[in-house]
Amino acid sequence: MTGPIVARTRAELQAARGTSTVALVPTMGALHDGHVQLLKHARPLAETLVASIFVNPTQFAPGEDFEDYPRTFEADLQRCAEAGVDVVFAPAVETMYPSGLVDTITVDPGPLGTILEGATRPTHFRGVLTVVSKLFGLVRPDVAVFGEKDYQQLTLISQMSRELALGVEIVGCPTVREADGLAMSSRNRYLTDEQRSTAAVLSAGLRAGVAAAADGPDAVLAAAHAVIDPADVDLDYLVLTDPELGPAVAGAEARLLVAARVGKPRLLDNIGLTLGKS
Ligand SMILES: Nc1ncnc2c1ncn2[C@@H]1O[C@H](COP(=O)(O)OP(=O)(O)OP(=O)(O)O)[C@@H](O)[C@H]1O
Ligand SMILES: CC(C)(CO)[C@@H](O)C(=O)[O-]
Ligand code: BAL
Repeated sequence: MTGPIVARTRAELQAARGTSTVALVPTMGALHDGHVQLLKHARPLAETLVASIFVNPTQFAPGEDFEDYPRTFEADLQRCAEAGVDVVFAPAVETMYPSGLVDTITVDPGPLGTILEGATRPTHFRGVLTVVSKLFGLVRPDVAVFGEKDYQQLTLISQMSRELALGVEIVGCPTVREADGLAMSSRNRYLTDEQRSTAAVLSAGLRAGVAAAADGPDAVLAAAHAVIDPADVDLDYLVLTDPELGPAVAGAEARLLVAARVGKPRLLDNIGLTLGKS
């Protein structure tokens, strides 16, 4: 199997893509089966499939895990080869931040960037949207694929591409789970065996919420809270919203989202459901 071309610069990307259409899957590496699913989802969407691997410093706050974030480049290349990736874009920090990590012009995530993840990580989505807009500028994709696991991120990137007229179609891909329901995440590797078992309560709580959906929003939250015990996990939020992350409406589509620290890592999960009226 021939591996993907590794491009480090705009010129190398340009040479690799030629005049073809491009699908982009942005990642921070440490690739797992969730990423592979995104790559497989993206493969038929354009002639050239580009995976980017860049651990973006500006989306980590001081004291978060930027330094420790897993970096597994050789194994990532192998996974990309298996998933039919044509080009791995792995830029240096200087390519992404030519003025240093002190850009004066950044993307403001607006009100949606201040709730949920943004309440706990106030600078996070500015960093994410800014680096994704740079990736779009360098790679110039026709379509980009993101995971529903990071639902708020997916929502904000869709909003950014639409409102800033970036001309990139944003496609969401369902969350890939371990056998016990835990959403796959690069940060799961920080879990001890005991924490790994405990972490399954997050997805179990979401499923309990879905099972109570016909009885309305209060029943959903009560059922999920009954499973996600704060004695087991350090719960940050467990909330029910509409699909755009506004207030949930009885009798309509909704999203149930959870974030909790389980030992070292902060884990995210969410699920879609249709609420009953009562
Ligand atoms: N289990 C999953 N199912 C579907 N998509 C996923 C899954 N995990 C990550 N992704 C998606 O892969 C893309 C790259 O994410 P990233 O490299 O940050 O991986 P991650 O596993 O989410 O890492 P982290 O543990 O740092 O949150 C994002 O669009 C993310 O939503
Ligand atoms: C979208 C992204 C690659 C931007 O750094 C990152 O936030 C991620 O991996 O989800
Ligand atoms: N997948 C989300 C990236 C982050 O937590 O920084």
